[in-house]
Amino acid sequence: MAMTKIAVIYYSSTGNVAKLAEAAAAAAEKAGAEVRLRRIADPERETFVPGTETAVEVLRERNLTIPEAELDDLAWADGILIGSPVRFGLPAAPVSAFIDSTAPLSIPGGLANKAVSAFTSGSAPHGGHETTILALHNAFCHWGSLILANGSTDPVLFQPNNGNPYGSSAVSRNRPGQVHEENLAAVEYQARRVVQVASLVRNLNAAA
Ligand SMILES: Cc1cc2nc3c(=O)[nH]c(=O)nc-3n(C[C@H](O)[C@H](O)[C@H](O)COP(=O)(O)O)c2cc1C
Repeated sequence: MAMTKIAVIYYSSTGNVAKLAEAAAAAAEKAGAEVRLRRIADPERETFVPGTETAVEVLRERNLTIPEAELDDLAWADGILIGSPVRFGLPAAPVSAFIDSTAPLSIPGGLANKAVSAFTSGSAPHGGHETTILALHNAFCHWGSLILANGSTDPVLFQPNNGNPYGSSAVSRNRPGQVHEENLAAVEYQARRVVQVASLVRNLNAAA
């Protein structure tokens, strides 16, 4: 039987969302999926919190090994996880630009019935994690996708550093690439759930 295909698409400036994305991709692969880990390209004018300039540079170098996200990655996938940092309570502009670019695919219904889920990292616990994920969910509604929120569906989500029912999120305090292991466990669980639902949906879509 063909493998379930999962795209993990993310933008990260100082490595926190990148770390969550890598954990999600590894967990989906371990769950038996074929996985594409893809980064949304940096804009020409990078934005950063003062003091994180070195981290931005380091990640830019490391990014060169990760392919850039293309529309074909979304079309290819049965399930999609999208990760963005919190930026003023919203997804980062490159993520929004990537979402805008899906119009030729999503408006004719090319993303319908895919299992889609979102995760984030923000500097502060109440800095807009939920609003960022919900803003991403708005687009998923327009895509006609099947939105998978974490809810309180697994004990891992009750760990002290977890608990965001909309999707996994990490508090970075603007420290580059330091995600709590509980947050990694949450996003791994989230990815496994996307694989599970995407597998079911894939079979239903194939039978339709
Ligand atoms: C322009 C800008 C705006 C930001 N706005 C917020 C915010 O509203 N709330 C928050 O908690 N963190 C905010 N942050 C901090 C980032 O979300 C945080 O450092 C995150 O962990 C970065 O993820 P990354 O390492 O994957 O780039 C902002 C950062 C930048 C550069």
